Amino acid sequence: MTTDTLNTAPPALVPEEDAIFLDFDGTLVDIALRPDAVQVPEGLAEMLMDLHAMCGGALALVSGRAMGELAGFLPRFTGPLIGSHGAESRGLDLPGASHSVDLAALHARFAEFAAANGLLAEPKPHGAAIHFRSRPEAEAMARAFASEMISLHPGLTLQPAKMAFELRPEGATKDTALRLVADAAPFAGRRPVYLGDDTTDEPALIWAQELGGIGVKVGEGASAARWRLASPDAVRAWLAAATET
Ligand SMILES: O=P(O)(O)OC[C@H]1O[C@H](O[C@H]2O[C@H](CO)[C@@H](O)[C@H](O)[C@H]2O)[C@H](O)[C@@H](O)[C@@H]1O
Repeated sequence: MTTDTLNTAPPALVPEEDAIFLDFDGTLVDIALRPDAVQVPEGLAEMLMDLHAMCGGALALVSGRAMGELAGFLPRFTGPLIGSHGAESRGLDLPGASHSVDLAALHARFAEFAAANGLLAEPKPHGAAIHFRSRPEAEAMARAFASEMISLHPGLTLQPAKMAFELRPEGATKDTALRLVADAAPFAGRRPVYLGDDTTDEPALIWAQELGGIGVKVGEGASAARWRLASPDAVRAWLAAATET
């Protein structure tokens, strides 16, 4: 069931029993005007490391971001990372993505389109994104451009995001990556807990709940999640509470 009225705070984490999977943008940190402008609160990495230790290493960050960027935002978090929607990982046994796209040419085309239309291009290790947050009226134009790019690049698919359209490798999705890692140590046998704010998180939220775990939608909007937290601030407080018991 998908609902936009659900407002129930999730039950407390049980670090000894849980496998915790956390989205980044809009979940751990507030959405910003530009991808490079997100503010990482002081102490976030340390709190995540505490929780990571308490759950025997069964805590991973799961993001559409390039993995290197994610690591750059949280240099003191040394736990597992899933980046680029599952196309990249650190500390996990994931196959990564394969495609034969000329990324330099793709990135150049995105940069050219962005410059000509007052938009922002984001080159990514396995694709690219076009952001229209600074010009919301350009959504249709950005979608048309991304769709055209998809038609020219077999192996990539369209990934709508918050005020952006991305091209990502086909098959590189967060839930696909989680299905591969969750049966292995240190995650196996634990209750999956997934927190996310965007459409890319919905299949992972459903996956966690189908396994008897906890799916938490962050912020407003319809979701299949059974639980909701209002903001990244509320997420950080909920996670921190588990480290203080
Ligand atoms: O899976 P996530 O960790 O949620 O990452 C999803 C995308 O996040 C970034 O874009 C979004 O956040 C930006 C910063 O707050 C915002 O300016 C933009 O409008 C959002 O779409 C990132 O740039 C993408 O690469 C990620 O896929």
